[in-house]
Amino acid sequence: EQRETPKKQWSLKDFEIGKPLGKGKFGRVYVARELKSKYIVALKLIFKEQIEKYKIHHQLRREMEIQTSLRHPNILRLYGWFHDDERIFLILEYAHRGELYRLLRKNGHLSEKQAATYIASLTNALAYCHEKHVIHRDIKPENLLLDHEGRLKIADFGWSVQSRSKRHTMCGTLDYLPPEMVENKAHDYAVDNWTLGILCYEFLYGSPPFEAETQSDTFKRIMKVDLSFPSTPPISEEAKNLILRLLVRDSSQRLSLQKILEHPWIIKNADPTVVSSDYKSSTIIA
Ligand SMILES: CC(=O)NC[C@@H]1CCN(c2c(Cl)cnc3[nH]c(-c4cn(C)nc4C)nc23)C1
Repeated sequence: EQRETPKKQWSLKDFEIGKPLGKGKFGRVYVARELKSKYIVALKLIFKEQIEKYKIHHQLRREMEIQTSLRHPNILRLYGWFHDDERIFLILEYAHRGELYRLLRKNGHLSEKQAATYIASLTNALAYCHEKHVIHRDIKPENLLLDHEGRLKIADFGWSVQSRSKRHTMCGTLDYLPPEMVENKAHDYAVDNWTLGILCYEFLYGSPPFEAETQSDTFKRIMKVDLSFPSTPPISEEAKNLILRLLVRDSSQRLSLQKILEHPWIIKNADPTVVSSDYKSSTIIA
């Protein structure tokens, strides 16, 4: 597509670096201000030696190409990038209210309105990704951020090497994987529909449905779809119905993204400005 403006060559001297925001396996994220525009961004540093060590050049390039091409209100923007001798710098959209995870931990669980609004936002973002043939955006609370208006932003770049290795190093992260993935079978777009069911449950109850002491117990619970709804907090039947329509072993039987947006629980509870936004209209024709 033709560019709005010629590609600017960024460098570290264009930014004033602020406090660290968090760290990943390959580097750290800082808040930064672009000096001319005073625009606040998140600057993600990735050490070249780590890229060499873990052989992720092609993976990183693909993720950056995908992330640069995705333009959606619920997907964190990658504005550009630059590098010096030892590091690659990603210039990312800054989400002012930080990680959704912290909100969930602080509140214990979310209201049905809040949960439905986040699920509708995620569904719109995933429908947009699937339209661009991008799947499995590794959506889990740690990868979900909130902007200054509390709007959800999917902040992961896949880095499937990172998230896969994070999965092994961080216990309990099998929680979000569907049966076909924990069995290492070919997976398709429907993995994201399963994950939406997991997240919906976690937003409403405060923890994922198949959580267990050990990874192998989680594995067994996922394979059996061993799902139960605690009596507290009290959750509406419509919410349970949506979760039951998503956490289905047979991926072809999971509720489609479009049907999620038309589900009574979403229609009744999600903030209308989110559900009605037809994600096609948010594809900026650049
Ligand atoms: C491994 C990895 O990349 N983890 C995710 C990064 C951590 C901070 N990142 C942010 C990214 Cl990439 C963008 N915006 C952010 N805003 C925050 C944040 C804001 N507050 C008040 N607190 C926090 C935290 N963090 C970010 C993403």
